[in-house]
This record gives sequence, C-alpha cells and structure tokens, in this order.
Amino acid sequence: FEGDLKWDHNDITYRVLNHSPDLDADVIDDAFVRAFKVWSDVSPLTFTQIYSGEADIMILFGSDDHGDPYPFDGKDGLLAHAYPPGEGVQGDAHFDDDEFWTLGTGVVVKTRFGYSLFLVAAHEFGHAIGLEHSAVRDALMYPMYSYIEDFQLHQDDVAGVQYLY
Ligand SMILES: O=C(O)[C@@H](Cc1c[nH]c2ccccc12)NS(=O)(=O)c1ccc(-c2ccc(I)cc2)cc1
Ligand SMILES: [Ca+2]
Ligand SMILES: [Ca+2]
Ligand SMILES: [Zn+2]
Ligand SMILES: [Zn+2]
Repeated sequence: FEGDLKWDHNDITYRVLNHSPDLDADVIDDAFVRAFKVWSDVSPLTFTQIYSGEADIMILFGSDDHGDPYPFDGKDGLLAHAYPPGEGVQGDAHFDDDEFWTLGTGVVVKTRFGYSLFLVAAHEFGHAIGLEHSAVRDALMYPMYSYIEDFQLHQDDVAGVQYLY
C-alpha cells in the first residue's frame, strides 16, 4: 500500500459501514473503540465514530473482490488490510469476512480457531495512521498474527506512532 503518509489532522473520524455475522454489532463496535484507544493512548490522535457521510477511516467487512484492487482470499491467508492516511480510500480498513472473527474475552476455544478482531483491528488501525511493519516479534505491527492473551503495546509501536505524531 503506497506511501507512508500521516494524517494532517488529529481528530480522526471513522464509520463502520457493515458488520460481520460472527459477532454482535455492539461487540464489534466496542472492539474497534478499544483498538483505536490503543493508539489514542500514546498519541495526540482522537478517533470519533460517525454514522453517516464520509469518515477518514471507512471500515467494512468484505470477502474476495470487495470493490478495491486488493481482493481477499477466503479463509486464512489475508485477514484484513488498511490504506495509509490520505483522501478517499486512503485510511480505510477492510476485514476479510471469510475469517471467523472472535474476541479474547470469548470462550478461549473460539480464539484458537478464530482471529481476534480487537488485535487485527489494532494492527490495521496502525497502518491506517501511517505505520509500517515492525521487525520486533512482540510488536503489534509485526507482520505475523499471534494471539496475545493480555495485550500490551510494545515500545517499538509507541516509538513508531510518536515518531509520526
Ligand atoms: O499486514 C496487513 O495488514 C495485511 C495487508 C498487508 C499485506 N502485505 C502488507 C505489507 C505492508 C502493509 C500491509 C500489508 N496482511 S495480513 O496477512 O492480512 C495481516 C493482518 C494482520 C496481522 C496482524 C494482526 C495482529 C497482530 I498482534 C500482528 C499482525 C498480520 C497479517
Ligand atoms: Ca478514507
Ligand atoms: Ca482470508
Ligand atoms: Zn479492501
Ligand atoms: Zn500489517
């Protein structure tokens, strides 16, 4: 995804365009609120949900071809993607709805077979605010998904966002 730009404003808006059938809508919205909080806690950025019109970060669940040049690939493989900051599709976050989305707070057995929407969203929102991948294995921005029970943002992630903002 081109460019490692940054937002030219700190009060970022987001809009959830649709929900996955795997979780209740309010559980999904809460997971996104917590995923945004990971970043707003360590930066001057604020994230506000809007319910109509064009938000900076438009969030949608889609599968295979979902309207952009980066189709998803069915179960596993690609989990989600987010564009770096900017106008239009830039900044948007898309989640592959062929994955089984769960939350760490759910029954543990579900997280073994599902992906934590909170963790993947926190990672995607890192891209949506301009972060690239980290080489630090324990960092949220590490390129490989790993289920973390009690999640802590790594110093490398904090350094990345504080470098940008
Ligand atoms: O990295 C991503 O955001 C996407 C899209 C992507 C693929 N290649 C690149 C290269 C550079 C940026 C993004 C991507 N790849 S993915 O395979 O769907 C993926 C999504 C989330 C994660 C991830 C989630 C949670 C934690 I903790 C760490 C990584 C790893 C891999
Ligand atoms: Ca956008
Ligand atoms: Ca997939
Ligand atoms: Zn997409
Ligand atoms: Zn990534």
